[in-house]
Amino acid sequence: MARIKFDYSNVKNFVNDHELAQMQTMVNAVDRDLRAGTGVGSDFTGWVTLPTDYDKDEFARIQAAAKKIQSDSKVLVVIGIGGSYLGSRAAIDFLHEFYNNYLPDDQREFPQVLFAGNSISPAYLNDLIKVIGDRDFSVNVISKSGTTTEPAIAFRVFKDLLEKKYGQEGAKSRIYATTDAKRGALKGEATTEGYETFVVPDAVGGRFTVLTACGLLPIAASGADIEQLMAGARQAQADYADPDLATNGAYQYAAMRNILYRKGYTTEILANWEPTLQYLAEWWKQLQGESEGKDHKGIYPSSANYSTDLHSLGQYIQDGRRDLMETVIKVATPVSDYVVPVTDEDLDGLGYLQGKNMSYVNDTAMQGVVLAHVDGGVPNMIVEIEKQDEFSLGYLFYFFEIAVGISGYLNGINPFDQPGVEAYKTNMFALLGKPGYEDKTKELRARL
Ligand SMILES: O=P(O)(O)OC[C@H]1O[C@](O)(CO)[C@@H](O)[C@@H]1O
Repeated sequence: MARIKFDYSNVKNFVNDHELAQMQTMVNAVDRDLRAGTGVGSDFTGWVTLPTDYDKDEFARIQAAAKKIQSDSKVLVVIGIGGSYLGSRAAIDFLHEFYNNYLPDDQREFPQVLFAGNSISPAYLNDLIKVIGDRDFSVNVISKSGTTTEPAIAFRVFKDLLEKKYGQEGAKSRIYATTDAKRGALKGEATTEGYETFVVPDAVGGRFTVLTACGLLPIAASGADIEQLMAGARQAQADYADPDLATNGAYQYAAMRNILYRKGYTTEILANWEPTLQYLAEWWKQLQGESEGKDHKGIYPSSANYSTDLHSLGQYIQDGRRDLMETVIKVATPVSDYVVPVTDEDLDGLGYLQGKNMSYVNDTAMQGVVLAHVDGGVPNMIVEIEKQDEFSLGYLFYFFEIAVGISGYLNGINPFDQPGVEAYKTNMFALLGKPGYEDKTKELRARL
């Protein structure tokens, strides 16, 4: 039985009963394409069977490396951008307490995991170096292509800092490189320098790499159980193998999004009710946006953190343009709870809540918001997971991955490439004077 409850009862005002069933033929066709490798972009569908077909020897090396980092470092700096950091960042936030990174070293069992190379901001880099201070640290540099500018700059900086602190040999034993098996500057550098190296499989595109070494090493170093993460994903792989829309929740989600998209609901909000899920939405936004935004079509993925954003975006969602659909991630069992304090006098008018669990208030608010948004014209779907543990997260990652594969194919695009991201890179390289871009440099400078 599926470990996620997918509840689409709140789309019934927007989608007729027969519409989902009528998607079955199309869903069967795209499911076949995805699994048989006969669809577009099939060279990048290795993630479909990754939870069962991963490299077990490398997995053991990841666990050993995580243990070493835990034993010799107070901080792990994870250098990467996009799919090379969002999955591990999402997982580490999801699996640890919200203020995990604020705990002082003497109260921590595992290293702080901090991220670099996900922007070009010098201020951010300076702040990060300052917060590491004179503490022991290691670096995991992650880039599938091995040529991305942001992580390459950050790696130069941290490699230099490591070498100054530990000497060249000492630095080498603190650098872990996760990259392509054969190609790219990072692969070349790792081989020359003799870093411990982990592989991003060819058949897994950046945004699908959370269950490869890209995600697994930082997640394991943070103290989380990556065996359970993979076990959850494996369970989902088995549970979502049958394309029957009567039972396959991930496929129901993909098909519903497609039905709603065709009716003009062109933006999807992924909403959560726990601050530790904020980065899960960031991971999801890349997964959806980079997979589906092609050929001038696709659902625009956005996110909201409730109840916080009800006091900022709430007005728009309730009352703005009616092109929104909303998917709520609900956690059935809260990580912890708190009872609203009981007071003799009811000065703040909160007497009706006193003695009640905050999880009850949060949950009830969620139900109220779902109904309000549905009444306001926003179709709503709920993805309910059991709890915030590794198994549930692995399951959830797979749920969204398989859904976006199906959803992208249903919309007639290649969900596994990202040609659009090259445009900004070309302009940036040209303006920065990278060799090979001379004509473009002239053309762009004339426009500035
Ligand atoms: O791991 P890499 O190759 O550095 O790429 C990072 C990210 O950049 C992109 O290639 C977009 O430029 C994403 O697809 C990817 O997740």
